Amino acid sequence: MLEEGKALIGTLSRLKYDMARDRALEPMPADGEALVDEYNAELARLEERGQNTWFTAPWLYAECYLYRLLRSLFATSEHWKLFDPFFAQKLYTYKGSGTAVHRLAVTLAELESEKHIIANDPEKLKVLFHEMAQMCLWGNATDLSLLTNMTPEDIENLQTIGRDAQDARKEFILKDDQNAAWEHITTLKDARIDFVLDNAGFELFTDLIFADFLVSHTPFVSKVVFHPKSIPWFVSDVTPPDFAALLDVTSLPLGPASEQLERAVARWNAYLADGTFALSVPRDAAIGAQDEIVNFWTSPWPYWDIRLRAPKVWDALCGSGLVIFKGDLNYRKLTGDVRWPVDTPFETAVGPLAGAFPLLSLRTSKADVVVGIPRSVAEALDARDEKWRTNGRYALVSFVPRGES
Ligand SMILES: O=P(O)(O)OC[C@@]1(O)O[C@H](CO)[C@@H](O)[C@@H]1O
Repeated sequence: MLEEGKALIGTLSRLKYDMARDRALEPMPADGEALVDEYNAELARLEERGQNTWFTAPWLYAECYLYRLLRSLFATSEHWKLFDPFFAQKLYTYKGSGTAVHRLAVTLAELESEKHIIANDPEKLKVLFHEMAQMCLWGNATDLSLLTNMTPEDIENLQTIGRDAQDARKEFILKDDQNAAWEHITTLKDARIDFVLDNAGFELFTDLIFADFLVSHTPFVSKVVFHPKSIPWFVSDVTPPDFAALLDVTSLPLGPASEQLERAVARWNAYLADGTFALSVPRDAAIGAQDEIVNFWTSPWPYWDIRLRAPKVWDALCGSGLVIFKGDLNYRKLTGDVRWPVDTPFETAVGPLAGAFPLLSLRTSKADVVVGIPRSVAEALDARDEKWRTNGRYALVSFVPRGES
């Protein structure tokens, strides 16, 4: 096992060397796992166009290829088949998020104690929705693929929550469709909503809080389906074992509100047991487990062609009361990761997805593509902060309703 581990490290070093020298991407090995033919067919197309090296391939393809290739190295090993090289880092960072996690657990416990008052006060419910949506939005600021150099204090700052912190951050939300999203939610009755998840740990914790708020405190939603990835992906994306780890009381961060936190986790486990919450794959699915729905999330494709490429995913999403796409990579895939003018309407950028199902994207901006904001706003940002599109300080809440049929 040790020898094989050392050999894997050697292979990874060679891969890093090849990347830095702009070498050609090798065909994906036939490892018996999902999407080998799809990755290779696209690579062959790129080769024909002379775009098959690390610096010339489209960024979206090259990044997805990298994580799929990493999986392949482990999948074809004898002893490391189920190994997630990022698991320990994900858990460690989650355990370091204790301050914010415990504060959120207290907030949730306070909501519980006011349940009847909230239920009869539509205005209060709307205000709470905004707070929950923003908490879940900023939960996306701390993904590990970008923040490997951050100290625990930096991360704690990013996770500051509460009304004051949220008010201070409002001006950083460049597009804000929260009102439209809430109006849509209030038209639902006992609906199912879907979360296309992003990062494990703290972000997943905020997703669960948001989901809990919607099912426990509103009459609009009664079921939430969470869509994880089946392989380690973009460092910190949620896999089924990450989901299980968050719901395991033995891996909770230590902190002052352990009782409230344990109560929240116990409720989420009860929701999973009675079907109020569900994972789109079996909860004990191992790394690399496959099915048509879960495979799609680790393909290199933008989402415009979901209907053609993954009809089961399309059917599942079309049956949802609201599909919430978390994070930057989902936003890139929704908009095709192309260089849209910033004032392109989000509805246009999502192409054939517009109107197919109610879609809410909660994204802190960590990549170049940004749509749905006035040109003047982008120009002012360009003038004062050249990294505004990629530094994770700004966010977009983008909603598209279901179209008339
Ligand atoms: O989807 P997330 O977790 O919000 O962000 C992931 C991400 O920002 O990390 C990568 C940086 O390498 C980007 O390609 C990608 O979009």
